[in-house]
Amino acid sequence: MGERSVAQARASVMIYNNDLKKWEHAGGVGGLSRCHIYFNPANNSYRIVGRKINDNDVVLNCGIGKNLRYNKATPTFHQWRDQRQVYGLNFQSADDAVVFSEAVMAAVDDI
Ligand SMILES: CCOC(=O)[C@@H]1C[C@@H](CC)[C@@H]2C=C[C@H]3CCN(C(=O)[C@@H]4CC[C@H]5C=C[C@]6(CCCN6C(=O)[C@H](Cc6ccccc6Cl)NC(C)=O)C(=O)N54)[C@@H]3C(=O)N12
Repeated sequence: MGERSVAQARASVMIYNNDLKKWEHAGGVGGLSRCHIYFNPANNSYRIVGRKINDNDVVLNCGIGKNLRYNKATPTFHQWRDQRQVYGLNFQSADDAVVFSEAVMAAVDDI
């Protein structure tokens, strides 16, 4: 059985450019992505995948580790980091942000 989506939200996916000290659109082009949290029953793992709504380009694909720190910087801008980079999701509404953040934290608790 493959991965299944446990939550989804539309957001603009951003990556922080540590050299330039500024946020950049993941994949280089602005626009909304459909961001899913996928659960993989084969190894009980979760990952966050974002695909641009207009062309399905995968602009985000990162695992959720058990010690992920998810920061709700504002009601509509949430961020987290891994050993390589810092990710940001700019949600269209605070409601979308709440739904997604609760699913992320449930995933972290489940690992
Ligand atoms: C409104 C105008 O907004 C803007 O023009 C830009 C573009 C807006 C849309 C895309 C976006 C939206 C909202 C605001 C909200 C504030 N913010 C910032 O970036 C703040 C300001 C200072 C800056 C400094 C550092 C930086 C960047 C890298 C990571 N980080 C940290 O602090 C991390 C956070 C963290 C904490 C815990 C766990 C994980 C992580 Cl990741 N801490 C550590 C310990 O890792 C950060 O988040 N910073 C955003 C912003 O400016 N913008």
